[in-house]
Amino acid sequence: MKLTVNDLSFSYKTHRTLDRVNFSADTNQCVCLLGENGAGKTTLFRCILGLLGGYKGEILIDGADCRHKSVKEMARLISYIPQANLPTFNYTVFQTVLMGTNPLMDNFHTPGDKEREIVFEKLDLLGITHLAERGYANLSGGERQLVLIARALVQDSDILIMDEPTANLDYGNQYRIMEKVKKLADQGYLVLLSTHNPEHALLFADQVVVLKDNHIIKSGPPKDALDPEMIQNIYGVKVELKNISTENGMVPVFVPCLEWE
Ligand SMILES: Nc1ncnc2c1ncn2[C@@H]1O[C@H](COP(=O)(O)OP(=O)(O)OP(=O)(O)O)[C@@H](O)[C@H]1O
Repeated sequence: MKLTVNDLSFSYKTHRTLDRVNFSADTNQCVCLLGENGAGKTTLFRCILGLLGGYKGEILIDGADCRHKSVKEMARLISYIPQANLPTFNYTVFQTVLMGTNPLMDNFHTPGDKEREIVFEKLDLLGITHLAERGYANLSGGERQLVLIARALVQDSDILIMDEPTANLDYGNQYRIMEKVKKLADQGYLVLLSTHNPEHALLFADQVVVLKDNHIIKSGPPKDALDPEMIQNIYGVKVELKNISTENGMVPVFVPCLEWE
């Protein structure tokens, strides 16, 4: 499956947020979208999801214009994984994930054995079957994020859009989530995610897309797209790129050049 964004421009009233944005991505790819706060990452996601109308340009999935697709058709193509927030009602993990099967059913269908099986299949895939009967609100941030990913997976779409999936997670959970996300791309999903951590992009992305001043200023494989100059351009911070030797091989990291007083 191929997602293509062609000359996409979008304004909130008179405020131009996206200006002639172009990129494409395929299944089996983990694409990391980088950009400072307010660069337009969420706006781009909302256009792709069909939540914002009135954009100029085209968003195509396998060549078909998304503008002509119903909400249900879009839900079968793209799943959205928001940041893990506390819910109003404390549904169990099983119930929360089951809600993701809605787009698969017609209006008068209620979930049965088949949907139950799909839920357990995805909980198993993410290694969280043991959480099935726990209240979602009582989970840790990392566990909640995995539940939201499971809920998106039962939707059975090939494209997963994740808005900062590692926000608010501790250091270990950030890497555990990113490893699972990368594995999903390797298993055949197209994962498009935003992150404020360029190292996640260096380590896990197949493609990096950088948004700045309403435009895409760079896209490509992380090693080509991200260097110290680009990091300074995006975030205004001077860094050095170091290749660190680890027991699993060389790992690239950005090290900030701080002027200690
Ligand atoms: N509903 C809205 N009405 C008007 N302006 C908006 C609206 N939503 C976002 N904006 C503006 O559009 C710009 C892009 O916002 P957006 O949320 O897409 O950025 P972002 O890159 O996701 O930011 P962050 O990294 O902080 O989450 C910002 O200047 C923001 O203030």
